Amino acid sequence: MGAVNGPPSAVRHLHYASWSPSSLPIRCSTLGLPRRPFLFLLRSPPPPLRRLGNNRVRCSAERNALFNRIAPVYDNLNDLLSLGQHRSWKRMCVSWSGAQRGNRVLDLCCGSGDLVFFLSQKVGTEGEVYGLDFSSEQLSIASRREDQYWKACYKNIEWIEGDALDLPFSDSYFDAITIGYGLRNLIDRHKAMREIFRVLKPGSKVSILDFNKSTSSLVNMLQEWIIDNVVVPTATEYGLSQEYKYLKTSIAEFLTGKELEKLAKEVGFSKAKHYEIGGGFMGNLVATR
Ligand SMILES: C/C(=C\Cc1cc(O)c2ccccc2c1O)CCC[C@H](C)CCC[C@H](C)CCCC(C)C
Ligand SMILES: C[S@@+](CC[C@H](N)C(=O)[O-])C[C@H]1O[C@@H](n2cnc3c(N)ncnc32)[C@H](O)[C@@H]1O
Repeated sequence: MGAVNGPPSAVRHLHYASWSPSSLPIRCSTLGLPRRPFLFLLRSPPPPLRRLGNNRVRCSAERNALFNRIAPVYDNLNDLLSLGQHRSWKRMCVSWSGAQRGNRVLDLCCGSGDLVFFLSQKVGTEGEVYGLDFSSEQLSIASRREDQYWKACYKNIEWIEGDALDLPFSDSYFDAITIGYGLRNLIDRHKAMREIFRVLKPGSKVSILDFNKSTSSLVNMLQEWIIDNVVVPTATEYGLSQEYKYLKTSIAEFLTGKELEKLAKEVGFSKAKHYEIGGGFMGNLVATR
């Protein structure tokens, strides 16, 4: 993330939906209401991360604070720790979503926007891309990156500060949905999947990229070893050890590929298939409404 002078001008695209962490004086609103570009000046610092046993970060407000805190280093650490591989996994996720030129698409838990930028290029200027996240810091970085790496198609992007568990969209609104490393971090995955199902058009797909909770104990051991011995020590250099220890806990509490397929079927998806990628470290669920 390069430094950018001045206020984040691309917050012009930012809409505020129903998410409202306790520290933010954000009232509920929906798409199309006036933008409030200087809201960031009113923001009080995020609450400190409350650690529960085993690095669990249980409620949404604490997770929001965690993602605000890691935002300044998030992109650089992903590049470094995955040796750049996360971009190939994200490209694959977009490709599996079935997004086509001219489509209206959504990236949930968009963070600093990687998947949104890939989707934007995919659907082109005739398409529409919505990136939704509840972390104002992640969205600020996403909109700065939009300015920094300007491309004509990026005009099709709208950033929305909102809650993935209560989407500010009408039923059957999207041609495709992606989520990268988001579902695992949601407090209520069942509710999230029901919301995704609701806003997808019949026949359309959601593509969900995340760490794979493998059924192979060798892959799990290797994954845990890398987090303990590479990821956490690196994050500690930036004062973010607890935040990255949460990663291991969250993977342990996540669903296996088969469990993800079952969850998708339970909420009504007609097809659901989970693919292991990145040597089994990562997984991608593709579900068709
Ligand atoms: C994409 C990466 C991390 C995303 C990420 C997701 C979260 O939920 C977080 C929660 C809290 C803090 C941070 C994050 C977060 O950064 C980077 C993943 C890197 C992996 C940990 C390491 C991958 C190692 C290898 C390069 C994989 C290659 C395997 C090989 C093909 C055998
Ligand atoms: C690990 S990051 C992934 C960011 C991005 N998708 C990527 O692949 O780089 C997880 C993101 O989920 C967001 N998130 C977690 N819970 C959320 C919720 N209930 N509503 C909206 N965003 C949420 C966080 O703010 C964070 O930006």
